[in-house]
Amino acid sequence: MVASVQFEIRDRETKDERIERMIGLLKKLKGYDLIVLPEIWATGYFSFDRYREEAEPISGPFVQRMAQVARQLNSVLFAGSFVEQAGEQYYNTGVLFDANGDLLATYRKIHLFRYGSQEGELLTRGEEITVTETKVGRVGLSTCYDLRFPELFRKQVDLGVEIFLVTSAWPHQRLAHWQLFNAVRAVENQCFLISANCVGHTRHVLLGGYSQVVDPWGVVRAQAGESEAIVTAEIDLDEVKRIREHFPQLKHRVLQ
Ligand SMILES: O=C(O)CCC(=O)C(=O)O
Repeated sequence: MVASVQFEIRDRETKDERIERMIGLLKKLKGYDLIVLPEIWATGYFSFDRYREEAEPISGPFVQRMAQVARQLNSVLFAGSFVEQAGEQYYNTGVLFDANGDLLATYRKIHLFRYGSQEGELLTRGEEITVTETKVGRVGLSTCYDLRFPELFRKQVDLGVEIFLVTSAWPHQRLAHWQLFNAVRAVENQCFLISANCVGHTRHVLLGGYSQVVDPWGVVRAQAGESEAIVTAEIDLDEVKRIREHFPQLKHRVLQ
């Protein structure tokens, strides 16, 4: 069983309060195989004035806390992203833990968002694609605006990915695009896709919700609406193999 936690960003809450509330929601998911959380949910993606102050190193308390949660739940946990400080640089960094709480992989967002967002000024972009083996399959990590760049997902597929994990804080204003990209990235690459978005009004932005689980045929297996929710679905990785064999579009590529 996999789950995506669609989290409400409430501006009146502090980072610590958000972390405690998230942990409360996660307690219901003990034993789930894989759990996905949204983008910069502890600080709030649109709280750019808090980025520097709330940034932490990879060895900091946010990552330690999420490691502990993964261990307690006995789940592979993509804890979404946080503002990482590494020396003079700041990144939007996703963190993936195995069910023992070991940090399996990190992903620094490659495509920084610059439309109504200060992310591009405040943060440094990542340069590495992140693909890793987990007990639930081979996963590729991406963050929000990355969804608009199909070449990232195709490169992940070339590295053997079967499940795309997408952490997001996607605004409601472009909900139609969100819906399209979730389905298209899955179907064009014949992969499962699990996305976790935020909801709520934050800093004058309404977040879009509709976190989802899409199968490799492009069918939305489960999705949330416009309020805080947990999306769950059963996924069978044999489907990726079956669909790729039955309809071998990936073998029919002509251009590289
Ligand atoms: O591409 C979009 O419309 C939204 C992207 C975004 O909000 C982000 O990257 O955080």
